[in-house]
Amino acid sequence: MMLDPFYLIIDGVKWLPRFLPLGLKLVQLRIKDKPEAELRVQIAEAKTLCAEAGCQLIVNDYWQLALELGCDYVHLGQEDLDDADVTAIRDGGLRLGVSTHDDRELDRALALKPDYVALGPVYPTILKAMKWAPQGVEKVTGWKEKVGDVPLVAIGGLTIERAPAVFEAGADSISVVTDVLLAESPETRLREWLELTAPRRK
Ligand SMILES: Cc1ncc(COP(=O)(O)OP(=O)(O)O)c(N)n1
Ligand SMILES: Cc1nc(C(=O)O)sc1CCOP(=O)(O)O
Ligand SMILES: [Mg+2]
Repeated sequence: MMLDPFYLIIDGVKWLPRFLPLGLKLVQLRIKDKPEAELRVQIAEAKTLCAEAGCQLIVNDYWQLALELGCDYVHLGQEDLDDADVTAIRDGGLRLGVSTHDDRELDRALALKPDYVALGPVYPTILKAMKWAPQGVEKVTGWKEKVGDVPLVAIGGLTIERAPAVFEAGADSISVVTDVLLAESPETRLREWLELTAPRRK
């Protein structure tokens, strides 16, 4: 199944009333360090808002809550996979995106028949400390050759200015946090992303 070419990651449901009316079609809710009760409220609200707007919601990390709340897509990193019950995730009808950073992680991800594979960090990121050096755009091309028909998401330090080369290199979708959330006007930046990616949106 096609992924939207623009994949925004947000750190709270509070962004959705600002972004969904602009035409956002793919969003990950990535919340860290909040009590479970709050996570539950935010995921449930995001699910309702995204369904109303025709936007695909992907829940980061919290696959049990995603199952419990009837969501249909989760993103898990390699450490998340260590604790995850992938059979329960699949039996529950959840689609699954997986982070990868090297060949070993890619082999592990592909063995799970993921709905997409993410490669990062393509460029340096200020969002979080990472043990991985920036992968560079050439690696995106290598990854696309390896994943074949599995959609490839590029993440890490992506900006509008960098995006054309990353698509050209083989990314199917570009995932972004700070370029939008820390922009002087997040709405303006999001509009620019949606315009840039419009020709790739089917
Ligand atoms: C699209 C996408 N790619 C990679 C990640 C990173 O996932 P993970 O390695 O589990 O790290 P956290 O985001 O959970 O800190 C992602 N969330 N989304
Ligand atoms: C959450 C995350 N995961 C990455 C990975 O490489 O797995 S890079 C990243 C941060 C992306 O944020 P920004 O667009 O602000 O650089
Ligand atoms: Mg994670």
